Parts: sequence; C-alpha cells; structure tokens
Amino acid sequence: MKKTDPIVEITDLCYSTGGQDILHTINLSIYPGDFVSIIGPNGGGKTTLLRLILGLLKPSRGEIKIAGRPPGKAVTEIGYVPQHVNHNLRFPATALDVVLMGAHEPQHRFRRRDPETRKNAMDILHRLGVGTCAERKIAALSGGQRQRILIARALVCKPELLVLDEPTASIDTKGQTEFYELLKELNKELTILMVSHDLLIVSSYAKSIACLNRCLHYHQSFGSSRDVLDAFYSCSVEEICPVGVVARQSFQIKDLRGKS
Ligand SMILES: Nc1ncnc2c1ncn2[C@@H]1O[C@H](COP(=O)(O)OP(=O)(O)OP(=O)(O)O)[C@@H](O)[C@H]1O
Repeated sequence: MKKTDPIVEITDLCYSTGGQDILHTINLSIYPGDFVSIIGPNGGGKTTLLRLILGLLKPSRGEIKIAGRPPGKAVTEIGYVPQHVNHNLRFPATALDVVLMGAHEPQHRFRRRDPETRKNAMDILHRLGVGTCAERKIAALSGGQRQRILIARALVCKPELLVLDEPTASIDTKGQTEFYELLKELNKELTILMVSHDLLIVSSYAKSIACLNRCLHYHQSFGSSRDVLDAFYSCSVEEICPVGVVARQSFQIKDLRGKS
C-alpha cells in the first residue's frame, strides 16, 4: 500500500436491517493523516457505519476496503475505542491486562504475553499519562483514566487507523480538553475517525467532517459552517435528509429550523 492510498475506501455502501434502510449509497475515502469527525442526528447511522468499517456487520450492498483489504482481514490496522464499555467490577483485570487484550487478533486475546509486548504496552500507558495505573484494577479507575486505558488497548497493536465512538461521554470538561489534545498529538502519527456530537470539539480538532443522516456528505474543511452544522442537528432522521443541504452550504438556517 502506498502512503497516498486511502486507509478507508467505501464505495456505494448500503446497509438495511429489519426492512429499514439505515445507510444509503455511502461513498467515503479517508487518507493517511486525516482526522475525520462523523456527526449526525441520533439514529443517523454513525455507529452502524463504524461497525461496518470494523467488519462487525456486512454491507447489504457496496464495498469497504481497509488498507486495501476487506475489514475482517484488517483487524490489526484498526484500533477501536467503543462508545460504551461495561466493565464487570468483579472481573479482577488490571489496566495492563486490559491493554494487553488489544495486542493480538481476537482468537489469541488471552495467550501468554512476551516481554516485548508488555514493554510496548507499558510505554503506551506512560505516553498516555496513565503508567502509574498499570497494576491497578480497571474497576478502581476514574472514567477519564479508563478512557485512556481503552485508547492504549486500541494502540497496542500499532494500528494505522484509530476509530472512536463518542469517546468523551463520561469525562468532565477539563478532562475532555486534555483528551482531545492527546488525540491531536496521536494524529501526527495516526489517522483518526471519530463519532462526536460535540460541534465545538469537532470544529476545534477535526480536519474534515462527514455529516451522516442515512446518506453521507464529506467536507474537507468546514471553517465557516458552524451555524449550518448546528442546524443540521436540529433535524431528525425522519426528515428529508439534510446532508445535501449542509454540503451546499448556501442553505439558510431558518429554512431548516422552520421544518421541525
Ligand atoms: N441491531 C439492530 N437491529 C435493528 N436496527 C438497528 C440495530 N442497530 C441499529 N439499528 C437502527 O439503525 C439506525 C441507526 O442506528 P445507529 O446506532 O447506527 O445510529 P447513531 O447515528 O449511532 O445514533 P446515536 O447518535 O443515537 O448513537 C437506528 O434507527 C437504529 O434503531
């Protein structure tokens, strides 16, 4: 794969389930170094799109390539930080144990770790500012510390793409700023794809934006379109898809608000 080739290439992707058309003819190419934020109203299909990219769902039509390969064959190319993690408080795993679970392909998650893998995991924990948490039980950590442990778990297989689904839902405002500064730093080496509802964060940190409401529009830059994005959020998924309207940017916000 050349450095100029897309890391994610989605062509004419459709996904339906239970007779519901959830994603409709999605086309998206994400290139190395990008920091893409996916935004859109509740039920717009953001998590579904991530699950398709991760290979957890199969497209009804169309194709997804990750680093030139089908998603199921590219598991170590993607580090994933999920939206909700239900930590079993009785499970006696340390933070380091959790990070090491990300070091191998799913069928080898619990095999013995070699010293080099452990050292790599510890280096990542220190780099993320949670090295001192390594031997503590995951259940005893704060929400912000746990979130960093999950990023460390996603990074330990040295992925090219970091995928995050609303990563700061359980972190306070100060913690969120630190978290996004960390992502900015990681973006110097990694491509990032993140679902977020926080338009302030999106406009401050993301380099490009994908508006998803069943259909998708991708914007390389969006400096002056903050008001339009706000309006986009005032729509529900049942309304005529407003993503085309966002794409044109000539749209009057009051027109969209008038529909709801
Ligand atoms: N397993 C499933 N079976 C049937 N329908 C599903 C399933 N998962 C999601 N859906 C439906 O797909 C649509 C998109 O859901 P999805 O979770 O991808 O949206 P989202 O944009 O991530 O929403 P939110 O912002 O609320 O997290 C919704 O209408 C949802 O009800």
